[in-house]
Amino acid sequence: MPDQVPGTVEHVLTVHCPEAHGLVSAITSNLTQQGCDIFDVKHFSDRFTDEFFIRCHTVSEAGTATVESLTDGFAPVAEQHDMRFRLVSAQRRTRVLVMVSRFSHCLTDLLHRTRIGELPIEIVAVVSNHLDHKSLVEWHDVPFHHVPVTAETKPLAEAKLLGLVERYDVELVVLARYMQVLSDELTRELSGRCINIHHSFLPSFKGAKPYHQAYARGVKMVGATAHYVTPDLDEGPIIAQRVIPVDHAHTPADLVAVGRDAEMQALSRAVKWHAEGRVVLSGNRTIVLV
Ligand SMILES: Nc1nc2c(c(=O)[nH]1)N[C@@H](CN(C=O)c1ccc(C(=O)N[C@@H](CCC(=O)O)C(=O)O)cc1)CN2
Repeated sequence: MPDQVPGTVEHVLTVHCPEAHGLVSAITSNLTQQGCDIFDVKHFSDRFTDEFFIRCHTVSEAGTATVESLTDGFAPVAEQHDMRFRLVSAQRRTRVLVMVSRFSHCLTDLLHRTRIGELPIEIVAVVSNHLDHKSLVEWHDVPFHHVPVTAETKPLAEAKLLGLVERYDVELVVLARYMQVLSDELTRELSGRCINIHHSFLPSFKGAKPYHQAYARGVKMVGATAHYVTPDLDEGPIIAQRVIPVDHAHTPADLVAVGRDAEMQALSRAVKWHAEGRVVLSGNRTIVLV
């Protein structure tokens, strides 16, 4: 995460509202009147849905603006334009719980990128239905929770997960190749705050063994898709995707190996953008303000 200039404070405002005339001016002038300078702004007007989206990254002299004061000062604009908004400190780190089964590459990548400060998150816990990665997680000084799952015990296992989400005050759950289907109830509870990495370039090759499906189809690219989790398997709003060229000489095992890089890149981008307040849901699509 970029360092904050001494003597200043930074905030991020993300807004979603019905389209209207003069929204950029209304939002940016409000922040300016509250003593903010805006050094990064991304916005989008969706002409099909008549929705407006904006993300403003602001800087103020220390002591002149807080989340509370800016929120109070922005409230009249938000009410006038029926805005849903999130205003946070730019230095805040999203509290993340990571879930993993046997494949460790995405978990390892998230732990490493967090450790070196690339992701504005704190991994507050890791949950797995296997014990394979307990030592890796605890080497990173992150609590590891083994929650085994069978068809019979899934309701109890999901209750334990929700207990951990509450205990650690989790804001985002990340399925880092966690190979269990979440119940409809759990996906609704985590709606908009649970990200999965699917190991194919969706909507191609949903479901099990996508690399074997891709091999059989003779593809010339493999990919990965990070998406929000919904009751419909692998159908949730897409946040980030990556593809990597392959050819006829790649075996299914080669495709699995090549695909790991795409999975790690897609998932880490999705987590970063979510944590930075750059992703806004619009129906079954996302608007990503990067
Ligand atoms: N409700 C949802 N749950 C999950 C989603 C989702 O989009 N909605 N994504 C999956 C990840 N996934 C593919 O990316 C996936 C994981 C697991 C399975 C599956 O059939 N699992 C079996 C158990 C398999 C095992 O024990 O090894 C099962 O749950 O019965 C399919 C796709 C994460 N969950």
